[in-house]
Amino acid sequence: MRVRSIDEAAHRKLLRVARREEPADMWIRGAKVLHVYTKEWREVHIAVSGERIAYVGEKEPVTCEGTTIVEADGKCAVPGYIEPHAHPFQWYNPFTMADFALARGTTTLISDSLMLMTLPFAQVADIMEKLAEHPVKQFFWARLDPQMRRTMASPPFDREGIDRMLEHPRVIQGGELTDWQGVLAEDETLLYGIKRALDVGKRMEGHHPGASVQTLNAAAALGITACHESITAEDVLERLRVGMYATLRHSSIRPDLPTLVQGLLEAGIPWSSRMMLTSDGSTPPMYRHGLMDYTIRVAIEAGMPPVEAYVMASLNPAVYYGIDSEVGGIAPGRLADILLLTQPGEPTPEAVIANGQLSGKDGKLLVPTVQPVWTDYDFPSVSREMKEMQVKTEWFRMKDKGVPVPVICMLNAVITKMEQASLPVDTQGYVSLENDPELALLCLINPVQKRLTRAVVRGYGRDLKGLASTYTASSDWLVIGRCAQSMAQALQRVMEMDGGVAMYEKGKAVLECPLPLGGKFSPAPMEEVIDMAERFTGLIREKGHDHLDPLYSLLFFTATHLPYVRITAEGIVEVKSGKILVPSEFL
Ligand SMILES: Nc1ncnc2[nH]cnc12
Repeated sequence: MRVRSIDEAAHRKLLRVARREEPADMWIRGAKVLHVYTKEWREVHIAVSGERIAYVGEKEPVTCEGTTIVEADGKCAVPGYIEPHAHPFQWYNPFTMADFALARGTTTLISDSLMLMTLPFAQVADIMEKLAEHPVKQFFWARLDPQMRRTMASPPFDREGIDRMLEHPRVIQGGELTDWQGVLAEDETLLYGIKRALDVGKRMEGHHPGASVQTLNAAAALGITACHESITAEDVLERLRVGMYATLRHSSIRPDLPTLVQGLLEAGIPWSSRMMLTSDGSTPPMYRHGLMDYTIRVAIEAGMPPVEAYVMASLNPAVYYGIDSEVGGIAPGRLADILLLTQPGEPTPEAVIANGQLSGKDGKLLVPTVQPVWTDYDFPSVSREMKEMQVKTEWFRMKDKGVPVPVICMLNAVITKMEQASLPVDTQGYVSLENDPELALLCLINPVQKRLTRAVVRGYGRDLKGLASTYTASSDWLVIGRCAQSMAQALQRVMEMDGGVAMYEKGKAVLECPLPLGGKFSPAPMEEVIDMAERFTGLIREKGHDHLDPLYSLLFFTATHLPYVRITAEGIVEVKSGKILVPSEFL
């Protein structure tokens, strides 16, 4: 597989520049270069021809007037970073994520496609192909399951849909496979998809939080070769032992890297060529610190030797995905993705060279990138779906039925369990949350099936009046709060914005975060999205939300790959058994 195509003339010129028969297009001189293959720093010359490195070594290249000479005396040169597990849809999108990545030295992204799957395949393919023109090399995964409750395989997660995705040249692997219960039930489509990924020569990534050694064995037996869910050094070791790559994660919901690094150091477990680093689709506020440059920084600060961290963010993922002949190292034949650092332990690059072009300096992008025409894509329109309905305050009250009320308790930002509580009833016969400011009503609306699921939630914040969000894993809408009127107003506002997140209090909007692309992401540049998400997080924190990431809570209340209960269009579901504990109602 080719990461970036090369024509015959450019290919021949590589030979000539390498042999010093023709001038180089770029000469990087004076830098201490990290050879990721041998883990040595050496002061050598780098000669670039077109998009690729032609030569790395002692000899000065032939130059001409057109040769760009990069004086890199005293600098360190490392390969462009690879993010092996991105979810480029957490309010940002794959284009804005790629721009942001490039400016900070992440020159290859391996990305989730889940949030594209509401589009017809031709449009998914069009987006992936457009991104192939971006200086950041972006490949995608083909999901085998939608990470939400369903009763049978349906497009695009049926055999035909899986085949179409897996065969696309911009799709590099199957996964991440979140429906492990489905695998255990020997779901034919899932088993087909795993085998098919391997049949077409691609990797299959798992998702195994808390998995036993037996489960890891079974997953490896099926062909799963990586997992990013280790939270202890022992987890890492268990994955390595069954032949999997262990991806060490530092994300906004699982900032585990310091624990993992210290645990590995204490246990004397050697750094392995089968370890990779990931920021795993962190929500925008975490990216304020950077992308893979920040992940590497966290690893180094926790005690990982810098060289090991660079190798885990370049060569190791390149080898894993079978693209190391073109990315992941500073060596002849590779794309000239080269970062200039001020010192070995400072991973945020001063300058970014991508595909042989100076593309970023001090965090600023220097080259034009690829801009999508979003109107070319038919993301579901939130306001269109709501057209025939009128938001009713009544939806956001819970009638007392004389039985205990289901309370979804947040154990952390994304893990929930259910309790039953006897709550007071007001004079009009509605369940009252008056006595406990920690409680709020959590309502899910499915506008297509016209279903409403209600629960009480504990832990999203204190005295929250009304918040509505179309940013959810299942594409249902969530409304959370203690004031029915504010909840209705927040939902109404979100409809007017054509998707996003809004908060209302005392008849006023206190926050508006428009996410007009499918109600889930914004076309705005990453910096603006970070500002917007920080405003949201700040406000929710003021309301006493003390879990790690309130955005991920919104996303995952509906995602059935997480324990123990989830809110779905059919009702409140116990994940493990699939049982509906409390059914939904018709709107
Ligand atoms: N499984 C998942 N789906 C969507 N976004 C994610 N971010 C981290 N894990 C994710």
